[in-house]
Amino acid sequence: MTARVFHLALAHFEAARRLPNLPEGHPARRLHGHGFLVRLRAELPAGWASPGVEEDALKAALAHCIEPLDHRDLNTLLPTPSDENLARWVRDRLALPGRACVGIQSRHDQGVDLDGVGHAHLWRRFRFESAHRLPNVPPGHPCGRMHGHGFEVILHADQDRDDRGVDGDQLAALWAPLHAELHQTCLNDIPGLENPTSELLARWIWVRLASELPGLSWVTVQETATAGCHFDGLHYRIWKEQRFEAALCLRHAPAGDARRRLHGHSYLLRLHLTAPLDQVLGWTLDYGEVKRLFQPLYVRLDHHRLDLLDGVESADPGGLARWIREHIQTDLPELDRIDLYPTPDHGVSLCWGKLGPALPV
Ligand SMILES: Nc1nc2c(c(=O)[nH]1)N=C([C@H](O)[C@H](O)COP(=O)(O)OP(=O)(O)OP(=O)(O)O)CN2
Repeated sequence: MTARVFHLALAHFEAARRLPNLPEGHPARRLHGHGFLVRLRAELPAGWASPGVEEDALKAALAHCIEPLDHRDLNTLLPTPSDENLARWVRDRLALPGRACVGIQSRHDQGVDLDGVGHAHLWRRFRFESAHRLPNVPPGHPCGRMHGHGFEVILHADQDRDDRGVDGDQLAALWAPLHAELHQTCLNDIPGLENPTSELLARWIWVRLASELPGLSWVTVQETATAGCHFDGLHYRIWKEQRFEAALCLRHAPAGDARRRLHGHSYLLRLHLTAPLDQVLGWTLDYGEVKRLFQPLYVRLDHHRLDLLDGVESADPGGLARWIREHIQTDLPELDRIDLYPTPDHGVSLCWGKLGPALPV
């Protein structure tokens, strides 16, 4: 399948707002403020920016776009400056030539993502602390031992698939009984969670909420700092993150650009895979196995000079993601997206399957 490259850029702004659409007495009807985060994923046509440094052009376009929002009263710009309306405002003002997804995160635990076809997915993040063990893993597998996690769950609701609309408080109210069942327990003791993998936990949550929340678009379960699973009622997508430290020269950077010189980054790499559920193990692919299969490539990336890698055309994020895909696709055929961030606020997604939901910061 042909891969699509999405360039990623993040920006922040600080602003005040009132949300008059909320019910009488709701605190957010009063003037209040947030440090907003804007996340942009854009598929850019060739020639839109200098090759290899597209993220710079994207970051500059985003910074220019949100400048009227920073340290302002947002109600002077929009009658109801909700996260969704702000995301639509940013997307319309940016007017990028390719497909663009815009996310607005107003709080650590809440935001809205506009997908590539303009649907607004409200998301809210929750956390619970529990013990579990995976009873069907091979002998000696660490997850067969009793252990525990601070699990994070993100509920995503497609506003365009629910006529009644939904807000973050409704998501919190729907989540509350599940939190009471899951928090500070051993998950294996809960009926239906005898094998509590991220995948089966995401499905269990989906089944409990789907009838009450017709717009539910994804349930995300983040099990550890580096791994988790999305479920949309039919498909499972997992991700596994790795970090590596590397040096490079960007030989194709414009003349005078400092990145033509030798420099370096602490990279974040996120591998996304889509696969059916293994009916015995209750997972798609073991996160640990993804890491193990990636290890031979990891040792070629970590503490190396990336522009000297055999066969790499350009050490920009897109060139590196393509090189990684080429070298791992035989061992990991379920892989369908690679995110590579040289810095926390810019990077690429190379995607040859479904894009899936964005992960909040
Ligand atoms: N597809 C799944 N794979 C694994 C699951 C799961 O639910 N679904 N669960 C586990 C374990 O419970 C484990 O605690 C988490 O796995 P892993 O990412 O391997 O954890 P590490 O702490 O070793 O990760 P680092 O790479 O060191 O960050 C296993 N697999």
